[in-house]
Formats: sequence, structure tokens, C-alpha cells
Amino acid sequence: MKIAFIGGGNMAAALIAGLAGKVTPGAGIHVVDPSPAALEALHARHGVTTAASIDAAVTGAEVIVLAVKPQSMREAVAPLVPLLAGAAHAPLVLSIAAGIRSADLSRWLGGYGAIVRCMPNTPALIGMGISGLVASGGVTEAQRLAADQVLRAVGGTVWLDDEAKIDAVTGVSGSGPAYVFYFIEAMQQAAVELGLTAEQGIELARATFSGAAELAARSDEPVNVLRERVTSTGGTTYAALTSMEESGVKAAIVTAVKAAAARGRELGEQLGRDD
Ligand SMILES: NC(=O)C1=CN([C@@H]2O[C@H](COP(=O)(O)OP(=O)(O)OC[C@H]3O[C@@H](n4cnc5c(N)ncnc54)[C@H](OP(=O)(O)O)[C@@H]3O)[C@@H](O)[C@H]2O)C=CC1
Ligand SMILES: O=C(O)[C@@H]1CCC=N1
Repeated sequence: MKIAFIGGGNMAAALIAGLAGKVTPGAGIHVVDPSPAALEALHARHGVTTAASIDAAVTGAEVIVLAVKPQSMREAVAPLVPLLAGAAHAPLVLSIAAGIRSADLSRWLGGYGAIVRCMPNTPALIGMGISGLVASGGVTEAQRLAADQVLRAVGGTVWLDDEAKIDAVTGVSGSGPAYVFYFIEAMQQAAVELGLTAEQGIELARATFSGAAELAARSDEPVNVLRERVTSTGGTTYAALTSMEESGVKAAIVTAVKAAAARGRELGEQLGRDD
């Protein structure tokens, strides 16, 4: 499978790391980005071909991944319009941008219909991503399978029946790695304030997260049961969880995830409104 990326930044690099040599050889991936340094790094690491602007190699691909910032999308895809109109075959356009609605993207692409909207996350870099996907009406079964194959190379996939739900995926798992890193940072800070070194704190916090996450993934029991098993009444965990409840930590997390989802929806509305 030939895959082209428009945008070679953080998320494209994470996806390419999982795809190169797995779904396609590095040379089967073509990356377009204005930054020579970004292109050189991707070429050196994975053997991808590169270009500073959209060229025929892009529409020669079966899948075109749109991986620019939402605010850059409309301008970035404009050069694709004549190329898609004249393409010998219809490539799948796979957008990973937060917020951008398929209908707006289709309009910016001159009415192009083969669009899958997707929300991956950065653990894709180590093959442990999770992506939500939704297909537009013009997507064939083969294209849907191609999208699934691309995202499965870097983790799991969850297909949605309604595009409005992808903002929820953005709030939970697209932005989610940042919440986990934030929690790890807070645990490390507590460790240091309790007298451990920064190195000891990060080692303990990281291993606790990866161990607990793996236990939750492998266990047949629900996470609340796993949590209760750590928590003896009147014990140390009970003291911590009671403190969290009193501080409204769970409610704050729910509010924060909803804020991310709302920002995704707002971005889509703002950026789709301008024509
Ligand atoms: N980072 C994440 O965790 C996730 C991001 N996403 C989505 O992925 C998309 C990319 O995000 P991210 O990788 O973090 O952003 P980055 O800024 O790291 O990457 C975007 C890249 O696109 C380049 N670019 C800008 N304009 C063009 C253009 N016209 N043609 C080609 N390339 C261009 C930028 O170059 P320059 O910097 O020189 O402008 C930059 O290298 C966003 O839409 C985001 O919503 C989705 C899920 C998770
Ligand atoms: O913060 C952002 O806008 C992007 C989308 C999901 C994760 N990062």
C-alpha cells in the first residue's frame, strides 16, 4: 500500500513509525511538509520519500493522510483539488485533524467524497495507539478496510456510526495521553516533596502507571474492583482517595475531558464557517 502524508509533524511521525516496514516499506510512504529538517529526519529514520509541496506522488497513493493543524487544513488541501479531480484512481483521504468536519473537508476538496475522519493518539509511536474512525458516505468497503489497516498497524480501532461522536474520542483518547503525563508529573512532584529524588519519583510514578494500566488491560475484572483491592478501609489508599474525592478530582477530570471535546466541536464550527 502506498501512503502519502500532508504534514510531517508530531502525529505524522508517530503514525509513520508504526507503519514503515509493517503496512508498507518506508519507501512506500511519501511525506509533504514545508520544513526541510522534519523531512530529513523522517527520511533518515524510515527511508520515506519527501517533498516540500504537494506533487503527483501524493495522488499516486492509495491513502492520503491529512496531518496538518486544523487551522492550516483548508490552505493545505487546496493544491489537492485539481490532482484529485484528474487522479486515475480515487485515493482515500484520511484526516486526523481535531474538529474538522468531513462535510467541510469535502467542500474544500471540490466535493470529494472518499473521506475517513479519524482521531489517533501519540502512543501510536510504540504501536499502542487507539483511534476512533468514521467513514463518509462516499467511502467504499475496500477504503474502509484500508483505513482500518493503517490505524491497526499502530494500535486499536473503534469505528463510530455518527461523526458527532468523534469529538468525544478526541476528549478521551486523542488528548488523553497528556492527562496521563500530567498525572505522572504530579506523582513525581509529590515524591520529591516527600523526600525522594526526582529520578526515584519518576521511576516509581512511570512504573506504577504502566503496571496498573497493563493490569487493567489484562484483567477480567472491572477497574473499580481492581481499585477496591488496593484500598483497605482506614488504610493509606483510602486516605488518598478520600482526599481526591474531597478535592473533586474525578469531577474535574470529567469536566476537563468535556472541555477538550467541546473545543474540538468549536474548532470544527469556526473553521467550517468561513465560506
Ligand atoms: N499531537 C497529537 O497528539 C494529535 C494530533 N492530532 C491532529 O494531528 C494534526 C497534526 O498535529 P501535530 O502533528 O501535533 O502538529 P504539528 O504541528 O507537529 O505537525 C503539523 C505539520 O504540518 C506542517 N504543515 C503546515 N502547513 C502545511 C502544508 N500546507 N502542507 C504540508 N505540511 C504543512 C507543519 O509545518 P510547520 O510547523 O513548518 O508549519 C508541521 O510540520 C492536527 O490536526 C491535530 O489535531 C490528532 C491526534 C493526536
Ligand atoms: O491538542 C490537540 O489539539 C491535538 C488533538 C488531539 C491531541 N492533540
